[in-house]
Amino acid sequence: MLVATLSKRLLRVGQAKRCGLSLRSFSDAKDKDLVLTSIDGDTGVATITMNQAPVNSLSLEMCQAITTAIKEVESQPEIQSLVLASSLPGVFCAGLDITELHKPDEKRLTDFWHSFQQIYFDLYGSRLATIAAIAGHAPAAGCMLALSCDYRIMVSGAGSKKPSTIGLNETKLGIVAPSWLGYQYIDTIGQRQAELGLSLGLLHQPEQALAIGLVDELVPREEVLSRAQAEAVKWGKIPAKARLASKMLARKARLDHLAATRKEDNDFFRSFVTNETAQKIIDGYLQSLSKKKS
Ligand SMILES: CCCCCCCC/C=C\C=C\CC(=O)SCCNC(=O)CCNC(=O)[C@H](O)C(C)(C)COP(=O)(O)OP(=O)(O)OC[C@H]1O[C@@H](n2cnc3c(N)ncnc32)[C@H](O)[C@@H]1OP(=O)(O)O
Repeated sequence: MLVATLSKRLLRVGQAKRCGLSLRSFSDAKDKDLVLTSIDGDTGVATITMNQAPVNSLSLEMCQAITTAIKEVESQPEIQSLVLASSLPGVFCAGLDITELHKPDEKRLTDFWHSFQQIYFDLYGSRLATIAAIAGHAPAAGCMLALSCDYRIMVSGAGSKKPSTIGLNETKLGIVAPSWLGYQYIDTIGQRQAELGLSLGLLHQPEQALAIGLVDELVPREEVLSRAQAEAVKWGKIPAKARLASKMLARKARLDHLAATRKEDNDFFRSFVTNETAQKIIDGYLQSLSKKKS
């Protein structure tokens, strides 16, 4: 039976409807709910909504919450498709939580990177058809979440004074995207655009992102979620085994490679981040983010 999950609480769809609970409304969510999951009882589409104010940055707990939510949805065999969305106006996901990288505890840093790798396995390798509803900024690891989905719908930039942006901006910060994320970029937008984007740390406005194939569609802000859910219905109707086998044609070798090198990748990350130079960069970047506010 389909269930609607609001954080750790489980509600049967029928029960939720009897209670008059809109499965698309999270108004009764608690602040601690980092991720909210709902399942539409009519269409069978699951929606995982990132809900970590102010910017959905990926802390250890946020990564773990996303993985738990994906696994919960995947454990329900009736469900074939999933929308990944944000509850925050203007931000899909700001990427890794930079405070996790700043003067880190080694054990927590190891767990943190492991949990970020795990999202890659769970989302990029999901048996579900996955649609990203990108109604706001998606830099760096935020872009990775979108790249891990099968289809990306972004808010249009037309008429906006401050359009949302998406891309891998790591080099601008003086750091380097991990190779598996770099390859996701190359596989999605092609070698040349990825080289330009990675080298220059480009964050693309929506129309440019569409032009280079980084996103698949642009729609007005108020339509992003509903359009993503409609697209998820379409993908959910494709025979599941054939759809998954096709996805794995493109992704299995990448997933297998990280699985085989996961520990080395984590060791490298840890030594990279704990290096004095990287710490100076991270420190400066954190200061620039808070100065921007003041
Ligand atoms: C050779 C192989 C090498 C392998 C090496 C591996 C090493 C890889 C290491 C790292 C990989 C990193 C990938 C990443 O994801 S790095 C994170 C990149 N993210 C960003 O650069 C985004 C930064 N944020 C922004 O640009 C904006 O916040 C934005 C998302 C556009 C939203 O803007 P706005 O709505 O105006 O919000 P504010 O800027 O005012 O931010 C509100 C508060 O949130 C804090 N914040 C923002 N982003 C982050 C973040 N990523 N982590 C932690 N905190 C963040 C910001 O400081 C404000 O806080 P406060 O209110 O307390 O001032």
